[in-house]
Amino acid sequence: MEKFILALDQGTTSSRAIVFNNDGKIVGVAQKEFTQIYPKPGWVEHDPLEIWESQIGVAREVLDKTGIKPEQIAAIGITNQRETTVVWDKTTGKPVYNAIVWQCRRTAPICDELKAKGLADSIREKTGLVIDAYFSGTKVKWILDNVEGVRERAENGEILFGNIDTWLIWNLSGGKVHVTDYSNASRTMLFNINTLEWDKEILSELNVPESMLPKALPSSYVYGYTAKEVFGVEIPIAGAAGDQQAALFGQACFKPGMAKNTYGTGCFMLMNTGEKLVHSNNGLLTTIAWGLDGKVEYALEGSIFIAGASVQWLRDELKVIETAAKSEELATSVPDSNGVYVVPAFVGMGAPYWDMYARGAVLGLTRGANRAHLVRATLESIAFQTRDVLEAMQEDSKIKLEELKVDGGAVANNFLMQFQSDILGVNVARPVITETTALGAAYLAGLAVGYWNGKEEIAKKWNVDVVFNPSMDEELKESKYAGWKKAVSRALKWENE
Ligand SMILES: Nc1ncnc2c1ncn2[C@@H]1O[C@H](COP(=O)(O)OP(=O)(O)O)[C@@H](O)[C@H]1O
Ligand SMILES: O=P(O)(O)OC[C@H](O)CO
Repeated sequence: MEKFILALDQGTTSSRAIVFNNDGKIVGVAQKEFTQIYPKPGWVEHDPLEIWESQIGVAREVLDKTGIKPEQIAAIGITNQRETTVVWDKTTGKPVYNAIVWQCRRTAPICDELKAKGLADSIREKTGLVIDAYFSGTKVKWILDNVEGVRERAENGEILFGNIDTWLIWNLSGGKVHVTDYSNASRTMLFNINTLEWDKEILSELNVPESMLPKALPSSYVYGYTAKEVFGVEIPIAGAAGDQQAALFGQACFKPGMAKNTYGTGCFMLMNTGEKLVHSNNGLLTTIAWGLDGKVEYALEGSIFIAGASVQWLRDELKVIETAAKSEELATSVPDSNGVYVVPAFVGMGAPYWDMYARGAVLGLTRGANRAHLVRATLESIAFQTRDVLEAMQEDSKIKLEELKVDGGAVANNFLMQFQSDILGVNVARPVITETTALGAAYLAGLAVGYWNGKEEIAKKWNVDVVFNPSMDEELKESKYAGWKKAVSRALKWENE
């Protein structure tokens, strides 16, 4: 009986289930978008039950579609939008509030207080992170402080916290297993990435009871089994990693200095730094890449909050394109952006600026500017933001990148990929399988149950599709980038001015 690995990829905008075979090839995919909830400007929520239902729905759908029986699934690997925070009742399994999404800015004032107390250095030292509303810690505090009765019940041990990996594993196991993996734990701002323990001082500062927290474990590990009622059989849940770390694994970036950039809702560049924990001097994060083979490895990360989401904004809010794919056609219908710059700081700006109060801006408009220029400038903004983080990464790591591996939904856009290569002056390599997030989760799960033997076997499965080579004139490249820097300076600190 042929066996497969089922990867569950719970992203910011959709839940996906992908079945992989032993060659690391896709056998089937099912996907479902779910509701984005914006209760106030700058606030973003998801319904945790909708997340679970959409995720289990696509898992069952992909098995139906492919005719693969649950008995043929050797293991399940989980990968997820990171930082998004769910708090639920231990007995009923019911969330006490909507999930507060990584993009949500509501806890900016709590972060300001932590900064005012002078905690930035110690938090960076312990967690590898900058103080920002992005991470889970202040989101948990917000729920405890604002949802009636929850703090008291949490103190009585009746309430659990988890990121989406934890929430899915809890539900898959029928409410038996409350765990997370090191890569997800490293995004909470509650976890000490040096000692691999929840940090008592930060917990006490944020007044978060330790009993709410999941047990942190390696990323390739049999956490438990699916409850009988989920698929009819017990399947090992054997891998979990935050989606960006999973993509680094799926791209086989196993050696220090290897980097990938994932273009989804946001854009996240990660560079493997091996067993060495590198602290950034240039606005990047230090994060756990994965726990595997009895050790953890680290990565430097440049987190860009809005990338593909800006294309969705063009489609859904401005309605200047019908589909995301149409953005390429429109962008290439004009020779350049006609001096227009879009700064998509819709939820503040992440690396390397870390400004929770920046807001979106369109600059350089003249009478001749049309929607094609606006669309082109929006795509270009994704590439400019990537240059911002690549420069910081090269500075921190002292490594000059020769090639950037790319993946995620927006890499289908050839204009964007060519412009990216041009503006970086670096080769951009798009692999055959761009679903590297799910693939990474599948590999981590497969390794835990002996479906694959090790990283060497996996590295051989990586195949390139296209390499985009830089071809833009140096002077033009630098003048375009200088325009971007100027545009960003106008968008920063907008909200509190
Ligand atoms: N051809 C395209 N050009 C530009 N952006 C695209 C294209 N196709 C998809 N996208 C963008 O990619 C994102 C979806 O990528 P995906 O990796 O599925 O994201 P996520 O995991 O964050 O939900 C969307 O934001 C969408 O706007
Ligand atoms: O859902 P994605 O793929 O945009 O990823 C979201 C990140 O994990 C947020 O840190």
